[in-house]
Amino acid sequence: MPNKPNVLLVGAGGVGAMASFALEYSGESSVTSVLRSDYAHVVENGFKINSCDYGRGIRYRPSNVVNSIEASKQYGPFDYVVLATKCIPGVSSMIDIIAPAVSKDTAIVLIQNGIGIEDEALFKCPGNVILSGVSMIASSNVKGHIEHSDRDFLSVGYFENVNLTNEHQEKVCKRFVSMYKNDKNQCVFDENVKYSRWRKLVYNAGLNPVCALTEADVGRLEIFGGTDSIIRKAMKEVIAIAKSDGVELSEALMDFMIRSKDPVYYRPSMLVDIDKGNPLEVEVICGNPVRIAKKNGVEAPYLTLIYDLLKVVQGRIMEKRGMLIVPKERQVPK
Ligand SMILES: NC(=O)C1=CN([C@@H]2O[C@H](COP(=O)(O)OP(=O)(O)OC[C@H]3O[C@@H](n4cnc5c(N)ncnc54)[C@H](OP(=O)(O)O)[C@@H]3O)[C@@H](O)[C@H]2O)C=CC1
Ligand SMILES: CC(C)(CO)C(=O)C(=O)O
Repeated sequence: MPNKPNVLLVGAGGVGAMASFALEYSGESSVTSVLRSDYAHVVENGFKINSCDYGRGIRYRPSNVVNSIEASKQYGPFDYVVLATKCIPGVSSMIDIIAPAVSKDTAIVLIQNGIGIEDEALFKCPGNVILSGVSMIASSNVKGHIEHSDRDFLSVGYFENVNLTNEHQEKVCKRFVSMYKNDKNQCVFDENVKYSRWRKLVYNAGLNPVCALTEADVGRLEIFGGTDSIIRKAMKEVIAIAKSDGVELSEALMDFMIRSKDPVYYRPSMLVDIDKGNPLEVEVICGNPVRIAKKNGVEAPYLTLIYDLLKVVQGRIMEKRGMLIVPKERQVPK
């Protein structure tokens, strides 16, 4: 169909591979996927997918697969560029990386966790629609093998861009929702992106880092006492910080989030990063809420300690990866 919207999907991890699959399954758009470490394997064998929505043992080779943004341009121009990479400002700027594939009419869709993830995109792409995708999917990619264990529920709204009309941003957003939605998943238009991001953070700001720091999945964390001793307290702090930022969340959300992956021994995406030795989403998941707490005078001792510990772990990961050099001779105070 000549009028199908053209989508570029960047980052085919647990979330991105399933997003690419969902878009292609729906058949309402043409999709090009940019793959990095999985490129050769997926070109040859496809992804192997076990999905609670679509079934087990699926072999999926995206229709158009490329290994760089430069190479993707042969399939452009793109109506949507979907970013499903980790959001790690200060480590890599994905907005700079995707820039060659973004034209003035391209909407950028951020399917990523965290708070304040849109700032860079709005700053660097002031004329573009920037969409916020909040995903409850629970999906991981280990060497092209996708394990997807929670029903794909994606809510998509727009981060308000004052340079564009709300009508236009809403139209572009609703078009994406209708392209993503199919008979196996759920995708809805999100009227209140700020609320959804704080709500999701109740899960991510506690469980992601504490599972990463302890290397325990959510089941083991609960059995060994960490859910009651740490997670509930961190979640309460997120709710208080959200309130200081104008978002009211119910305390009942804590149990909803704690129970949301039952009965799976789920490894949150940040624990999967630890398993792989990848950099962590420290700033958008922990740093930004802690900074907002400070600014608004909200006490957040648990989140602050979690953030401080996570920064140390991040340093070790970066050092191991050669992204940071520690001086051979230790610099000590004179
Ligand atoms: N996993 C989950 O269930 C959920 C995750 N989220 C959020 O969604 C986002 C994505 O998470 P997740 O899917 O787990 O992440 P993954 O780490 O599984 O996947 C990220 C992917 O991005 C790729 N990538 C990174 N940089 C580039 C680049 N420059 N060019 C091309 N590809 C690149 C990586 O490739 P490579 O392998 O080469 O590094 C990897 O395939 C995060 O913000 C996460 O917090 C939200 C809800 C649920
Ligand atoms: C809460 C969850 C599991 C999505 O469903 C997630 O966001 C993650 O693993 O980072």
